[in-house]
Amino acid sequence: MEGLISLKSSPRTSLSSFPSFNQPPNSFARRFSMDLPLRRSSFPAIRAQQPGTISPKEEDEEDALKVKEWEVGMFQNEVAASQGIRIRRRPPTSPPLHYVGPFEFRLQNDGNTPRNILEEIVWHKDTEVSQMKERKPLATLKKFIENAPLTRDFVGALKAAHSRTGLPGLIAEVKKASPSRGILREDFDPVEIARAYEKGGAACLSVLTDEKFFKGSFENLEAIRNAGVQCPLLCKEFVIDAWQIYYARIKGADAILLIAAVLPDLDIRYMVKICKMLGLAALVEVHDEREMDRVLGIDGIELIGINNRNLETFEVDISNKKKLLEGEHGQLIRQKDIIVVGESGLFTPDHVGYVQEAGVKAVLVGESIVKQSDPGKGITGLFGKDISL
Ligand SMILES: O=C(O)c1ccccc1NCC(=O)[C@H](O)[C@H](O)COP(=O)(O)O
Repeated sequence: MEGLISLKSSPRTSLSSFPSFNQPPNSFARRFSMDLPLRRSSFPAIRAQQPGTISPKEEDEEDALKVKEWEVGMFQNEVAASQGIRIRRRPPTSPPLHYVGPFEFRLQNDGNTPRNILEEIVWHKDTEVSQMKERKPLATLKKFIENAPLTRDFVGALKAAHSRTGLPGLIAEVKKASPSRGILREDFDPVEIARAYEKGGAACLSVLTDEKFFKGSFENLEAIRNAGVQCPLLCKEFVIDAWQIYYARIKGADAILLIAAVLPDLDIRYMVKICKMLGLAALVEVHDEREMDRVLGIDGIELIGINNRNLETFEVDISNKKKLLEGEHGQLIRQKDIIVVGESGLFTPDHVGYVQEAGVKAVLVGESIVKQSDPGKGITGLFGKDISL
């Protein structure tokens, strides 16, 4: 159905700034599979932290098959859909314009309008990242990374917290707002909140960097890192392009989120390799069994987040974890020594107990602790005891 929306015309962006639409999608994989050894050797400091973790030869055959799929003419959305990914990438052009007298309308239809909030976020991110890449090309980022300080051990911090307390290691989220809840905290001082979380016993912190939908920023991430906070930091972004991983690294991240509902398998596989190369941990997030299957088929994954929030409808169901950790999935996770992170909608010690029982070794929590006047004390409330000791 066509509809008329906004009178404003958005600035035209050239097609060349949408690589995913005017390049064969396999170019991402090819570019990175060819680049990996070079990049690795150009960051000796980082390599020292994560030795011998990348082997571009691994799974070559399977990759070749996937690349073949692209070559026979499948486009990005089609390949994504074949993997059960419902989130489409932004179409290359804005809705067409229609003129009525002096007014300018955009003609909306299903193909050029996001179907849900996650798709809207991803489409907006596409424009945002294109613009940021023009201002700060990858080559410039790489120069900064050569002199960047080493990253902190995100996975190690979670494991240490779990063995110290016997409870899931906490990734405490610095979150000002969200599309589902609006503003969570008016007096939002990211550094103060990060310090309170650290004091309250958080193992790691998650910092939202999306501005439009979560009122976060990369400045917040950088400020927390520069304020002397010791906890490893997760950059909570909607990654659609490897450029964002480099950018996060420069801004002080130790880990980054990759969302399986958004990224096809091949992208996840190469992004995980890029993370390793840059010394970052990758938290790969899933919502359902299909995504869990896909992610468990990718080598080198150390952290899987199970999000209880359906990012298309906002519904939260904490029993989601239990379902995804039963049977073969659970077995594979244990075999591969993967840490499972329970994400979203955790408010009480009972919730934490329930997800721990299901098999998670870490939890990612925002709303319930960030809203407390003292977010550190919020942690004590969440676990039912002081975990800082
Ligand atoms: O939080 C949202 O409303 C949201 C909407 C769309 C995409 C992602 C969203 N949240 C990201 C998260 O994963 C949460 O911030 C994180 O798990 C913490 O959740 P909570 O403890 O419920 O704040």
